[in-house]
Amino acid sequence: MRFFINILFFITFISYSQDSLNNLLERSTKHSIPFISVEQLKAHQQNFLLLDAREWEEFHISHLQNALWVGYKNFSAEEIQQQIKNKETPIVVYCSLGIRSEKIGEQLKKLGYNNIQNLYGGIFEWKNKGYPVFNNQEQITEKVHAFNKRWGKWLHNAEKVYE
Ligand SMILES: O=S(=O)([O-])[S-]
Repeated sequence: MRFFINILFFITFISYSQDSLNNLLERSTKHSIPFISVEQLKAHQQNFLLLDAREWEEFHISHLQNALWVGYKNFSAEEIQQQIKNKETPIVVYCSLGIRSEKIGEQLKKLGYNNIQNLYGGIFEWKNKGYPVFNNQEQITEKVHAFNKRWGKWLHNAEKVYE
């Protein structure tokens, strides 16, 4: 009996978290860049160029494998255009949850890139689902930069770093 109660509690917790994440992203994004789920990305990761739209200190703690850091505050259109010549390149842009990355996705779109998707739930959701993240030595790590206390509550399955 206790086992079933625990299972029920777990399922309720997962659906509640997912609902709240849905609400948050519904409120905080414009859906101007199509979302891709962490499961879809995991299944086809090798087909995409991954762009990390967080700040350097966040990227430095951990990132998705082979991701290219583009940043948010200091995003440079010139540098991107030098690094990604082909405007058809399939790109997935991500940040902590998917809010900053949507803005960077919009900038990429303006520059003419036409195959961009935004990672739903960002690196937090990726790590929450148990997928690996890599440190600056390209080793798997449990650490993820939690951005701040307010956003950090969306990260469940990681060692949170705030500095
Ligand atoms: O903007 S954010 O999704 O990285 S919190």
